[in-house]
This record gives sequence, C-alpha cells and structure tokens, in this order.
Amino acid sequence: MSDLTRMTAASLAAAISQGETTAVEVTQAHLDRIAAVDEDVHAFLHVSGARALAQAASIDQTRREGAPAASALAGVPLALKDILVQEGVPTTAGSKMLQGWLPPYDATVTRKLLDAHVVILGKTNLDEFAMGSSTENSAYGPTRNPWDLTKIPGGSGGGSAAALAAFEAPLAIGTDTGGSIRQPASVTGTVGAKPTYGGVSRYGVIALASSLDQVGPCARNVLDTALLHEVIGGHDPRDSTSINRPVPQVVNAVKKGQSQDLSGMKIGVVKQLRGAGYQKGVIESFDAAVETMTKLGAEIVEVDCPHFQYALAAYYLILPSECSSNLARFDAMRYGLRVGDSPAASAEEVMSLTRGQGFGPEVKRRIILGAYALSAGYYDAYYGSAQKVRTLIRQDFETAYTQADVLISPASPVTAFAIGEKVNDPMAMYLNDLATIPGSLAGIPAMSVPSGLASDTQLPVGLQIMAPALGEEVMYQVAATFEADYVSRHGGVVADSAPELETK
Ligand SMILES: NC(=O)C[C@H](N)C(=O)O
Repeated sequence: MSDLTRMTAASLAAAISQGETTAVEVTQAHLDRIAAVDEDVHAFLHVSGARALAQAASIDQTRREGAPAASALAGVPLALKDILVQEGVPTTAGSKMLQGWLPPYDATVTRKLLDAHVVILGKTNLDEFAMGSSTENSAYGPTRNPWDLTKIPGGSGGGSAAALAAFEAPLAIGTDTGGSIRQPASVTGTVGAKPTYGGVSRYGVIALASSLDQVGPCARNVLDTALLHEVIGGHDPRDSTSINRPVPQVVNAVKKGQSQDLSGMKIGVVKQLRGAGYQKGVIESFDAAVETMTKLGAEIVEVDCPHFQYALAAYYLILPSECSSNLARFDAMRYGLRVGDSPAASAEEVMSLTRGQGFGPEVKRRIILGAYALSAGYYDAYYGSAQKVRTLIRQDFETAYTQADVLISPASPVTAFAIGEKVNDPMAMYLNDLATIPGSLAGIPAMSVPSGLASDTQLPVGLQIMAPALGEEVMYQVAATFEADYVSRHGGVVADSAPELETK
C-alpha cells in the first residue's frame, strides 16, 4: 500500500472496504504522522489516540462480520475543530475558560461522524471562541502553516486546515461565522465549504454568533469534502435553525463536475471583491481562474454588489452583539474556570475575576463592543442599522443571482502572512475576511477551492465559489470542474505539492 497519509478519503474508504488495509492501519498511520510533525505544526490541542484506535478496531470487526460499510467514509480518520463537543473528550474552544472541561454529550455532528464510522483523531486548534483569522488568538499557542512554518494557517479553523495540509488527517470539520472555514482553506491550499445557514446542525457547537455560525466539511479535494458534507448535513430536531429538507446531493454534483464542462453555466465575477486590498499574486491567480472558467465553457458576467463595501462594518456590529450575549454563559458558576472563589467573595467578584482571567484580549474587545452596541439608546443606531445593511447585502446577492448561477471571488485577499505580523492590529486582522463576510451575512453556501500558488509568494490562493441559498449542488459542480482542470494540468491537487515537513 502506498503511504496511507497521502491518500484521499475516498480511496482510503475504498481500500478499507476491499480489505486492502484496515481502519486500524489507517488510523495508526495518521497518529504516527501527528507524532512526527505536530510538535512543529501544532494543529491539534488534543489527540485521542487510544479512543481512535479502539473505534477503528470496532469498525474493522464490523467489516469482518460481513456488515455493510456504515457510510462512504467508513474507517477514514478526521480532525474535529475544538469547538464541537465530544462526550468525555476535552473541549476548550481555544480558551482558558474551558480548560479541563469534559463535555457530557456529543454534538449532533460528532454523533453523525461516529455513526458513519468516521474515526475521530482529536480536537484541532482555533482562535479563542473562533474569533480571529490566524489561530494566534488561541490560548494554547498558534498553529503553523505547513507550507511555511513561519506563517499563519488562517483562522479561526487554522488547526483543521493545517492538519489537512500536513497530511495529519484526510478530513476535518470546521465552523464558519465570517470566513473561518474558507479563509484557512484558502491559505493552506485545501478545500473548505460553508453550507447554507441551517444546512448542518449546530447542536453541541459552542456558539459565537448564532445568526451566522455554520458547521462545514474540509478536505484536500472537492470529492472528499462533498462526501463529508453528506455525512454531516441534514435536519436536526435539536437545532431549531436547521433546515428541514433532504441533504443536497453534492457527491453526484461532483461527479457531474468531473466532466470538465461548464457550458451553459453563467459565472458572476463580483466587482466589489477584486480591487483595493487584494494582493497582486492573489488577483493574478483569480484572473487565471476566470480564464479557466471561460475555457471550460462558462459565460463570465460581471455583477455589481454595491452594499458589499459595508459588509465588514455590519459584521463587526452584529457579531460582537451576538457574542456578548452568547458568552454571558461563561460566568464561573456552571462549568470551566473559576477564579477567586472563597467564602468571603460575592458571586459578582468571582464572575468578574474569572472572566477577566479566562478570556483573551480579542474576546474581551468583542464583548465590550457588543455590549455597547446593544445598550439602551444605541441599539437602533448600531445593531439596528447593521441589520438593515445585512438586508441590503442579501438583496445584492438576490439581484446577482438573477444574472449568474454562481459568483466567484478570491476567498482571502492575501496569502498566508507571518506569525505575529497582524496580532497588534485588529483592523488588519479583520480585513482578512473581506471576501467571505458578505456570504456569511446572507446565509448562502460558499466554498474555497485552491486555484494554485501566488506568483509573488509561492503560497496557496483560494477561489471562493458562492451559490444561492440551498444551491450547494451547483457550487460543488463548479468547484469539481475547476479542480479537475487543475489536476489534468498538474497531475494532482494543490495540497499534493506542499513541501515535505521535517519529521521527528
Ligand atoms: N469565526 C470566523 O468565522 C472568523 C472570523 N475571522 C472572525 O473573527 O469573526
């Protein structure tokens, strides 16, 4: 068997079901890889070695007994972002606040993965409570980009993206509020999809901003992402925002896309997502992607979305408002950290000491901003106005989709930047989500698929593909077509050309 950590999830599942390898062998190979490289990459906050091997052994046993595979990904390992709970496995959300906490239940997505016999290797690093674009806001230290260990892997889901790019796992789960799946995918040369808002259950996901948060699949290629999408998608009675409709048939859509034909498809280039603030190498790669789409038969149209320029401002009122409310539950009374507890201390003192020490600076910044935006007398001016802008952005998308089947833009305005470069400049950090936030505010599905390496930095660039709400199938079809063309020219996906890491 070739190196198991270099194989796709689909080919691993096939090899396991045909008896060419076992879930235990595959899991062990990935645990070995983690042991060899994760000291440098630091994608994982917790590796569940024994648990993963026990799960793999029971999957192999089921297969030996002749039972059909539980899913198209049975026996394949996965890295789980440490903001989804798994019963009995430490879950921190990248915060000191939850250090040592063992959740008493599984998130619905965790449960679906386990039921599908996907092997959960461990929990991946993230910016604290998913606030950030570089994973440097983690209370447990940054993750490093496998393409260049001096660079950030994006955020907040930098751990999941880096685990894929470092061949520590073929599949990963992310969450995306303003870009946390797409931007890390973009800067690590991997694939990440944010489903339509409500497409995947959020039960058991630690909430950041409830009107925006969405769980999604990540992998090194489009087919693996689609296979994972179908495993985790679907209605959940435990999440009242989840959509009660069949899971989109994204695997079939990928198969359609492999024909490398986009004739009849109209692809919209968003005028506002391609100008100032975008790195030269990113724009070049994007323009080449547009040419590729034309070559593949698509008709390119330029679409105008005038309100996108206000998206970042609206997001940074809506998100802090919602997170100041959601994070009120970390009050030292229920779970996690508790500082200054003594018979003489009042509940308010314990609460304030705990929140003062438990939250990092970015989390505090957003809670303060949100509490202010929601306060009496300011609510209409700030939160209310932001909600109105949100409606205008949604209307821009609606108009654009009367002219095009999908919209495209760069997923991230820049390639991976140096660790430390933007930590003291929150505005510079927020600008990383310039291209991803409009889709988040509108609740539409959007994904990042690698478009190659930037000519100026030789680092990965991601192409964002956005579809109308519930339009995952056309989104995946276009992504698969684009990827198939890349593979036909380069002999593999972008992640395959990541540099070798030094192993311990
Ligand atoms: N959570 C996210 O989607 C990340 C985004 N960069 C933020 O800081 O809000």
